[in-house]
Amino acid sequence: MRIALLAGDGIGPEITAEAVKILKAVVSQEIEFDEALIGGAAWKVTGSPLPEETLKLCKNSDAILFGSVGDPECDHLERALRPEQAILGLRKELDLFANLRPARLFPELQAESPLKENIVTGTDLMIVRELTGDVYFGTPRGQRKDDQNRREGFDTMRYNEDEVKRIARIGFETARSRSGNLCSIDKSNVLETSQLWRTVVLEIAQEYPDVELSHMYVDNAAMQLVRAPDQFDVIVTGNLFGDILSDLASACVGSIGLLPSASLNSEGKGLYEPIHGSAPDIAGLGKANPLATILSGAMMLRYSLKREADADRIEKAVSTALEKGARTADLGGKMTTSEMGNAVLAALN
Ligand SMILES: NC(=O)c1ccc[n+]([C@@H]2O[C@H](COP(=O)([O-])OP(=O)(O)OC[C@H]3O[C@@H](n4cnc5c(N)ncnc54)[C@H](O)[C@@H]3O)[C@@H](O)[C@H]2O)c1
Ligand SMILES: CC(C)[C@H](C(=O)O)[C@@H](O)C(=O)O
Ligand SMILES: [Mg+2]
Repeated sequence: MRIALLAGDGIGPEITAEAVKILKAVVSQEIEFDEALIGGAAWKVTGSPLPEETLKLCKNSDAILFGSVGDPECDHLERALRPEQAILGLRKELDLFANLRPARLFPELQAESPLKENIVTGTDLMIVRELTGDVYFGTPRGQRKDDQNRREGFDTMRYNEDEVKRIARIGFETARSRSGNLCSIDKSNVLETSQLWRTVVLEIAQEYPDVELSHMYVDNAAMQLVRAPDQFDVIVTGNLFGDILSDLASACVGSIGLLPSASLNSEGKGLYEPIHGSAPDIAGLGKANPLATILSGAMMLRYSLKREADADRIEKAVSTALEKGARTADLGGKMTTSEMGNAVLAALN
C-alpha cells in the first residue's frame, strides 16, 4: 500500500506525524508513505500550492493522507496561488465529491462539550457533504466595479442535477447502513440552487423507500445541532453548508481537533484529512490535537484499504486513551501533540 503523505502548513506536519506513527504500528511493513509538498509549503519552494508532481503522486497512490493547508504569509497572494487552492484543486482533479464527516461524542469527553450533558449525550451523526460543486467552484466569480463605480465581489452558487443525484445517493446509502434516517439540509426557501437540490433529492428518494427522508433549512439546522444534536443521524448537504455545519458539529462533541473526514470519488479513491485547518495560532507549539488526523487514518484503512479490523483497532485505542484521561489543551488537558499520539499508541492492542 502506497500512501501519498501531504503534511502541508501550520500544524499539518505535527498532526500527520502522529497519524503515521499509529498507522505504521497497526499495518507495519505493508504500508509505505511518499511525502510531497502541498499548500504554502509547496508555494514557497515551487511557486505553486499544488505542484504537478504532487498531483501525479496522488493519482498513483492507493490513498492520500492530508494534514492541512493555510499560511498567513500567503494571505496576500492572488487566489490561484493561495494554499487553500491546493486542497480545492485536489478535490476537483480527483473528483472527490463525497465528503464524509462523522461527529460522534466519545462518552469520555462529555465534560469537554460546551453543551449540557443531557443534550450532547448520544450524539453520533454523519455529515455527507458534497465537495466538488456549489459556490466553491461556480463561475463567473471575481471582483469588478458596479454601475456606480463601487467595488463589488461576486461568486456563483450552482449545482446541476447529476451532481445532486450522486451525492444524494451517497446520503441514502449511508443512511441505509446506519439508522435509516436521512436529513437533507438546504435553503430552498430562498435559493434556486437549493430548490433544485430539494427537487432532485425527492426524486432520488423514490429509489430508497426504506429510508426516512426529512428536509431542514440550514439556519434551523445550525440551531437544532446545538439544541438537540442527537435528533440527527445522517445529514446530506451542499459544499458550503456542509463546511459550516461540520465545524459546528465538532464543537458540540468537544473539539474541532477530533473530527476526521474521508473525501471519496466514484472509483473509491480517497483523501483523508481532519476537518480543521492549519491552526496558525498554535502551529509549532506541540499543542495541536492529533486525534482528528489519527481517526482520518482509521477512515483510510476502512474505506480505501478495506482493513476494517485495523480501523476498529485505532478507533478503540483512541477511546481507551481518552478513557485513561489523555487530553490535549483543546480538551482542557496538558498533553502535547506527540504525547497524545503516544497515548493512542500505548492503547493499541
Ligand atoms: N482542509 C484544510 O486544510 C483547511 C481546513 C480549514 C481551514 N484551513 C485553513 O487554515 C487556516 C486557519 O483557519 P482557521 O483558523 O479559520 O481554522 P482552523 O481550523 O485552522 O482553526 C480554528 C481554531 O481551532 C483550533 N484548532 C484547529 N485544529 C486544532 C487541533 N487539531 N487541535 C487543537 N486546536 C485546533 C485553532 O487553534 C483555532 O483556534 C486558514 O488558512 C484556512 O484557510 C484549511
Ligand atoms: C480550506 C478550505 C478550502 C476548506 C473548505 O472550505 O472546504 C476547509 O474549510 C474544510 O473544511 O476542509
Ligand atoms: Mg472547513
